[in-house]
Amino acid sequence: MKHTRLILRVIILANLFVINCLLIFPANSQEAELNLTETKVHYTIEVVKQIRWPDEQSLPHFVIGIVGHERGLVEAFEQRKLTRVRGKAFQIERIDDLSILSDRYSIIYIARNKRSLNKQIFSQFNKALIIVDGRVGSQEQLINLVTDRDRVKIKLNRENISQRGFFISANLLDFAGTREDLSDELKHRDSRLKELVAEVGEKEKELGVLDQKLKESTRLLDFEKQKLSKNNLLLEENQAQLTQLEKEIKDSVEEIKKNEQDIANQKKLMAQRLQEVREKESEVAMLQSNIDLNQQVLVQQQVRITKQKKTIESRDETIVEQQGWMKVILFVSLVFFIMIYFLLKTNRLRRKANNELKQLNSKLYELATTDGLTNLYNRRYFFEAAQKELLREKRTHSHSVLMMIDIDHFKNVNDTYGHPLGDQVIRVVADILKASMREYDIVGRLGGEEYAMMLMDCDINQATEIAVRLCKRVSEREIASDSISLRVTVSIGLSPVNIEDTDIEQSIVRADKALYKAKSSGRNRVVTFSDDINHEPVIEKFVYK
Ligand SMILES: Nc1nc2c(ncn2[C@@H]2O[C@H](COP(=O)(O)OP(=O)(O)OP(=O)(O)O)[C@@H](O)[C@H]2O)c(=O)[nH]1
Repeated sequence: MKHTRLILRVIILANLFVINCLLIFPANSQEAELNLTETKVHYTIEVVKQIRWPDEQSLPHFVIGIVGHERGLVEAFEQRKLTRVRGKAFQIERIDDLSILSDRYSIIYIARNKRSLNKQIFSQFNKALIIVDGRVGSQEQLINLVTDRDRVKIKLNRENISQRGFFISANLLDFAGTREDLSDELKHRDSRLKELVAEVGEKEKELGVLDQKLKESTRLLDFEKQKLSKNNLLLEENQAQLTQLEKEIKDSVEEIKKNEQDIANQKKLMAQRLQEVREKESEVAMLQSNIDLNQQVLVQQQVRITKQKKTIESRDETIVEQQGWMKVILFVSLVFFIMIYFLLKTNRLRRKANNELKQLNSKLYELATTDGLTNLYNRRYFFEAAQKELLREKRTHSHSVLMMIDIDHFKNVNDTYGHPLGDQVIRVVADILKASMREYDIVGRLGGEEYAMMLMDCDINQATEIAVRLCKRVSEREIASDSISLRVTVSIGLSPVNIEDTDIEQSIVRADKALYKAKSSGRNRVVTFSDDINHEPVIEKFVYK
């Protein structure tokens, strides 16, 4: 039972963790209740929650300036006015005249119909977080809300945001990239977990009932045992009395026999005396008294015999009573064996329930750590495993390299050939990564078409060779389905893991910068992050065009 309670607690904690994740990223069901304009405003507030201003301490509140018109936009912002982010409220202002723009705006929201003003506002105000409804050129891009089939997606330019001194939390990177897909998967896992918790609850109830029955059986068994031992004592006492009585009866029978013999002798003597009566009248009186005496003795003997007969009858009754007790003992023994049988059956059921619990537990662990599409580690478990490796390297002073891999122009694959083939491409690239890794390397799918790998006991030169080989293998691999055949390429960013870092995320951010460079300098290539004075990634290798 103790084990069962422990396992239940672990399951409930895991469930609470999943629910927490859903709270950090507001659920799609909430979005579904909002109209498109309210959804954009909702995401704007969510973005503010995930970004920190360099001088945020000195801001009394967040001032949002709205440029341009859209029906219901200002009202939707006004409804969120009371929301507080890190203790600060929002002040909403409409900007009709661009010449009055000033530094006091923390956020400038450009509506879709004024998106053309983005370039001017971007260069004029370098301290504000500019959020634009619709796509803009990447040079002047900070954050865009892109509407795609009635859904709003967040696109961001990390480089430009960082240059303005903003700090972006990792949650926003999730939120901006593959939020919808992760959310669907989390929902699916949440409902599976709820089912598992309900099943475990059922099993525990069954166990509780069986435990109660077992306690009841044990109590009955103890009670019957006490009764049995009392009966045994009684039986032993009766047996001793019976033996004593048998002995007495035997003695009495022998005495009766002896007395019968005496009577016979007396009768014989009487006959002789009667014979002599006539001849010896003087002796009659004496003989008569002898006869009286003998008759008295005879009466006494008869009384004694009657008494002994009664005693024998009472002994017979005792024997009948003892036979009744023997039947009771037999019945109690039968009940005892039935209880033993149910005890063994209950134990067997308890063992079966324990085994089922173990299987559920291992399934739960697999669901929590693995990405369903590729069977690689999922994002959360990869971060956890990589953080552990960083701590190990701090102790052993070994070296490792972080690799970020992203499929090039993957959106085109989805748009041209459809999502099922897109999924197949994600699986094929994952298989190539798995085949290329060593036993002790870690590889995970961070989301969408992005993967990460941690190469253990490896320097940056060896890692670059591995990365170039990966690019080559992916670009040479033909992916075929029905009549379609295509090839894809990947871009790779590398960064050595710095054991001075406190969090593995710092190395991941550097590798991500190098990946961004690989993308912006043409894709299908490897870029390593080198720690030069400008903290800029340096292009080390190019591969196939
Ligand atoms: N088929 C499929 N598509 C996904 C999955 N996760 C994300 N996507 C899609 O992947 C695409 C990613 O596109 P972008 O982020 O614009 O990047 P890209 O087209 O690869 O362009 P670059 O990375 O800049 O080369 C989006 O269209 C997502 O809908 C998935 O699990 N399966």
